[in-house]
Amino acid sequence: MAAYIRSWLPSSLTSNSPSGEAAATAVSTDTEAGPTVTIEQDEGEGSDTEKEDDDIPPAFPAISSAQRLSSGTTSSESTSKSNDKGIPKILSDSQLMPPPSLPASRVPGVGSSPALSLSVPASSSLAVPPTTTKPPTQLGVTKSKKREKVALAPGHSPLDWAALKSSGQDLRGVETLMRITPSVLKQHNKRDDAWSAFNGKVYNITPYLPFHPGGEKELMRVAGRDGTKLFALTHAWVNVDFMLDSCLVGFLVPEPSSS
Ligand code: HEM
Repeated sequence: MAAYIRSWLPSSLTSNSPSGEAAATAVSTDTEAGPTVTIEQDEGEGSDTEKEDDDIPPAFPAISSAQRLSSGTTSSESTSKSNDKGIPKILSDSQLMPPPSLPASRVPGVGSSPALSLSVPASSSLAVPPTTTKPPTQLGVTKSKKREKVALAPGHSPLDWAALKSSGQDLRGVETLMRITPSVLKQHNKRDDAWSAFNGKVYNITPYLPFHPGGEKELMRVAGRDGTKLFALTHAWVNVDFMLDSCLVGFLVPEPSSS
């Protein structure tokens, strides 16, 4: 044990102790500076005795290290707890290296050096448009085909339609489901008697007309005929089978052959 601790100390500390002599050399530091290291030297080299302070970890940096010896422990202006025995000192704020100075320009995106600037060059296609306050037509965007929702009359919201179609009220106007030919379908093209076919199913669309978000006029375009294509072109995401399930009147079938 003693040999081990001695190996950590500067040779100047340990050379005074005669080797092999049964003596105790105490190396005491300032009370606040660190642990007191006591070297017990027993008879004969290497006969170390286990002591209670064996759990104290070795000093870091090592007490005899060049780092400690060159750290100016004799400096009288040190504000920290240090002594001449190689115990580390703690530098005061005034002794620390000052932080690096700030660059001249700290405005984001307008740094003087292009390499340091985060701004997008004006020529880049990633640059923001000059303004977004102009309407799309003035920005060169052609106006898409007019497709607007209409203001529905009070009591004709999608929720009102959902309530009506599940109320049990008759919305079909027929006794039973039928096979409907295109010629029969064509007869139901009036506002108060409008049928339309979607995906092979024929619906009575008259009750839904005032509830249609796109307006009655748009919906009447498919009255008396197959509206599958127009419906898909307008809003394929709308589930017509679910929305008009209580308006189903039958299934579209081909005209019977004349022969
Ligand atoms: C009977 C079958 C139909 C049903 C159940 C139906 C249902 C709907 C629904 C739920 C919306 C609102 C869509 C949304 O908010 O995303 C809507 C909007 C619209 N529908 Fe229909 N529709 C039908 C047929 C048609 C047809 C045949 C046309 C065109 C001729 C049409 C034209 C429109 C338009 C222009 C809008 C407003 C614009 C939009 O919502 O994006 N609808 N329809």
